[in-house]
Amino acid sequence: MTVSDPVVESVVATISRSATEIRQGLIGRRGTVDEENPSGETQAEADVWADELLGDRLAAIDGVGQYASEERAEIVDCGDDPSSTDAYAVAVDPLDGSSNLKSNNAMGTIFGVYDAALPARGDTLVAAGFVLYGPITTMVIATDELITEYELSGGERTVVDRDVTLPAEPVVYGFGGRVPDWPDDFRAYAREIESELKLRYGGALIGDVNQVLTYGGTFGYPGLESRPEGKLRLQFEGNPIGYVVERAGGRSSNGSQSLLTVEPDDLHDRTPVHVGNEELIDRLEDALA
Ligand SMILES: O=P(O)(O)OC[C@H]1O[C@](O)(COP(=O)(O)O)[C@@H](O)[C@@H]1O
Ligand SMILES: [Mg+2]
Ligand SMILES: [Mg+2]
Repeated sequence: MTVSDPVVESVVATISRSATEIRQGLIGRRGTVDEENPSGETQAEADVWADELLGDRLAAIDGVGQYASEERAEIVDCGDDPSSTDAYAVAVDPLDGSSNLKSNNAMGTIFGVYDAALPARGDTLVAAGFVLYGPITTMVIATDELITEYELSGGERTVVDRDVTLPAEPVVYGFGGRVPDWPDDFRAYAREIESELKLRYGGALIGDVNQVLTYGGTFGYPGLESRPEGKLRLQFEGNPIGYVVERAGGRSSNGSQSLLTVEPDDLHDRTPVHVGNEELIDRLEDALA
């Protein structure tokens, strides 16, 4: 099953072919480098390596006008300007959850294909998705026409779910950040959810969101007392994940509105991220109002 837009298909084919290599290349790259990314976080060797690998390949695709990633400060201009031509901009979190490398737990690669120059609103996405490096490697691709889960093996994509849909009955939740750092209104909401659903939190957005897509429920990384803007990045994490969950029939929110309608100021803006079943995100927004 391929995507009908040839540029988007080239982007997803490139990422899916690279995933097996990235997975293999993690071996021996579990240490950190003496550098910080633009968000001020210590980079893993694998973060830098995966960014270079994906950057080189995605920037070479005809029709990709910009490449940007969580791991580099500046946008790479690689062709036509997406704001005035029909080129797209590709934004990537090359390794999501890379602090899980040390403990050998789940990680992902997140991508968004924007029909606008970066930084851009999430409602300009024409496709988004992720690779999940779990016991097996899977990929979810969402476009206007499909939201499909694949298993990846040696560059091959095999459909395992043709129409990913959030289960109607929520089962799991996962909330990031330290509990004493949660604002009171979020903590009160979280206490209710904890009494209703089952905790699933692994510390990689992609692993945790895929639990929600599989079982129904909610993932949240709220604004914190010490950092009201939260931890996750709008262009590389919030928008693509919001797009995927909304396409699967759920909702996304920054606490008051869909992530896809948030106006970005800067490429590396952070945002609170909440995704999941509509009823839960409605309750969250009521709790924070
Ligand atoms: O360690 P914490 O505070 O629970 O944060 C976990 C969150 O941070 C992240 O690891 C940030 O992503 P990166 O690893 O891409 O920087 C998310 O995947 C995850 O949801
Ligand atoms: Mg991430
Ligand atoms: Mg990352």
